[in-house]
Amino acid sequence: MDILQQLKFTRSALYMPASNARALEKARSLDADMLIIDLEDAVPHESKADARAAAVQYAADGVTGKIIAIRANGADSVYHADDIAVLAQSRANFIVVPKVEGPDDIPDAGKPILAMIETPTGLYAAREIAAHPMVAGLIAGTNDIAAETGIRPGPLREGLELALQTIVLAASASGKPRFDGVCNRLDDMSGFDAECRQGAIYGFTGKTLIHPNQIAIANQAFGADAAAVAEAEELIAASRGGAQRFKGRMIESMHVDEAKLTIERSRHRTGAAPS
Ligand SMILES: CC(C)(COP(=O)(O)OP(=O)(O)OC[C@H]1O[C@@H](n2cnc3c(N)ncnc32)[C@H](O)[C@@H]1OP(=O)(O)O)[C@@H](O)C(=O)NCCC(=O)NCCSC(=O)C[C@H](O)C(=O)O
Ligand SMILES: [Mg+2]
Repeated sequence: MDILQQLKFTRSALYMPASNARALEKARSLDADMLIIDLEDAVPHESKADARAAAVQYAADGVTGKIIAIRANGADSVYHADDIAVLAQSRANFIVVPKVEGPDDIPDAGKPILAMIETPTGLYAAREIAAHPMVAGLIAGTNDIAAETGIRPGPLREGLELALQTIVLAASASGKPRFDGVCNRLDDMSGFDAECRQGAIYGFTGKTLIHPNQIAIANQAFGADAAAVAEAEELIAASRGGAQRFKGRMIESMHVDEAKLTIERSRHRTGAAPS
């Protein structure tokens, strides 16, 4: 399956520091659809060069059944230009570019880009960023959005709603996938579950993660379970075209399209090969 098609059905995207060899090894056997090997915030300055080499080697080795993305350092850092030059030649499926503030920040790397929206300027430009032909999708950087704006998110991210919905609208205006930000609370699994469901309700197509214990919950929230598939099949079978009643609600053609997407999503399993 085409890599952009796979991205469309990616439910879980697990970050890990490129400097953490144990995490990289462990990730091979985890059920995350996409691995994001981080060169930016999770890697200390003294490890940047080694981390970049480790990430490139990891992408070259490949991981069966997973998309591999590598997050470069931002355009405001001394590492950015070298990161992009090296990652452009790597076998990573995607380059993740942090703190994108406009279409001009999208590097010409000959590889699809996942653009992170994590500043107020980036939020205002999100639609133009998403429309850039090399941008394959958007990722919310909720920690940086909070830090840059002074928003103090509540337990269900009260205060971040406008930012999150701006990212969803911008990406969906270009028909591209959008990934929700990370949840820092490592041990609050019911809170994490609620946050995943909130992200799915808002229209995110998947979620970025920081720990293996978040994968199964994200896969469930952004995937299609057996009940959803059964309902979708029932709806398609019942559809006669035009408006009609179905199980106490109105359905029209867009609901049939949604039902088909649910079935497609349930059938999808990633199987990315290095590019
Ligand atoms: C957050 C952590 C530092 C927690 O680490 P730790 O307490 O050491 O984890 P555990 O002991 O619970 O780990 C248990 C086992 O799982 C493996 N592990 C942990 N995390 C990962 C991972 N991300 N990927 C793969 N494997 C992982 C451990 O190795 C243990 O395995 P074993 O040895 O078999 O017992 C840590 O989880 C971590 O570093 N997470 C990722 C941090 C990261 O990448 N951050 C950058 C991206 S987030 C971001 O930047 C947000 C965005 O930009 C924004 O603005 O919002
Ligand atoms: Mg960030």
